[in-house]
Amino acid sequence: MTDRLTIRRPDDWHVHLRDGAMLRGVARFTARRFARAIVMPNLQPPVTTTAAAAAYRDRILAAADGFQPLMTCYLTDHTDPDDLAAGHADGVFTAAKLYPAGATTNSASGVTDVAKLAPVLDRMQAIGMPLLVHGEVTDPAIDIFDREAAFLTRVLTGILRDFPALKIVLEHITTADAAQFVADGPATLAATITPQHLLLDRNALFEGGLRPHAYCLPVLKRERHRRAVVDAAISGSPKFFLGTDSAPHGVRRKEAACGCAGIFNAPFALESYATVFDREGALDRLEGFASEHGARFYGLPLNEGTVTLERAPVLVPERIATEDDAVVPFHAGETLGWRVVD
Ligand SMILES: NC(=O)N[C@@H](CC(=O)O)C(=O)O
Ligand SMILES: [Zn+2]
Ligand SMILES: [Zn+2]
Repeated sequence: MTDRLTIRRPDDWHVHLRDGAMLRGVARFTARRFARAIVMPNLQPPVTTTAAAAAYRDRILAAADGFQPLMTCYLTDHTDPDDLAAGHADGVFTAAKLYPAGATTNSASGVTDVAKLAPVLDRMQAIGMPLLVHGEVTDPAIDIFDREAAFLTRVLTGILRDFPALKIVLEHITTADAAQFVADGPATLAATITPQHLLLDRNALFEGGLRPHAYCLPVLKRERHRRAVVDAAISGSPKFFLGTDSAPHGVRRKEAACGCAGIFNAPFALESYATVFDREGALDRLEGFASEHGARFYGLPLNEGTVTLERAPVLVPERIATEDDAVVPFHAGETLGWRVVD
């Protein structure tokens, strides 16, 4: 039995660091574990210009240094391909994010019709800039548990057909359908996987009562889907890699009549992933998933440092304070079986 594991320093390929007081409260948890992080642009207002992204990057580094925030551009119906390409050439934008309008938190300014994005996607394909996708349809006639699967056939298939050289990351996959679609897809298609979608199925939302801290989007699915997502993560395939989707909301906004979607998992994300890989007898695959596949897909160098995990209990606090509201972390009040050796 392995009791200690040293892996190359990992990256987080999908994280929400927020802004203002929340940014100052949460950024250090990502910075202390991950060498780089792909920072989501769904602020209010969203990060749609190079100037806004450069200023946001400065605010992030003022809140927590020692890691490299990789910035993304929030795509809208009005994104200008020239501006986007200039921001990429300047080294400000690493990737661009497609939120179907209305699909998730702060997506109201997102894209209403992917057909309108054709000139943007064409340019991204030409310059090798990855497209990151929140893959859910917004058609209210589609059941919320089916929105990811519907996105594959209704939207993603067309993007892959029309832009065969475009690098695409399907973010936070939650279904057997998505895992299969990515595994069967071209080498230009990859996916990130969160800790919560590896550890929880939809029953966690209703365990003894309504559980707002288990609510995120895409919503948790049936156990058979969780099982398929685990199999993808531990498969060793370079198409699947770590993206926490850590998405903090203050406790007042979570524990509400209409609670926000998002799970704040940054503080113990590595411990979470290690728990899953250990349970599956796949600890030898954790390094590829956490520290290699993503960098290779993005065409970035592998990190130099290492991080060591050991089999030892670690208690997750009930709350983490920020200047405003407290935030409830994933696994609040639980004891995990792996801890990071600092
Ligand atoms: N995952 C979530 O439930 N929420 C994210 C948005 C997102 O990643 O879809 C957020 O910004 O709160
Ligand atoms: Zn999303
Ligand atoms: Zn997200």
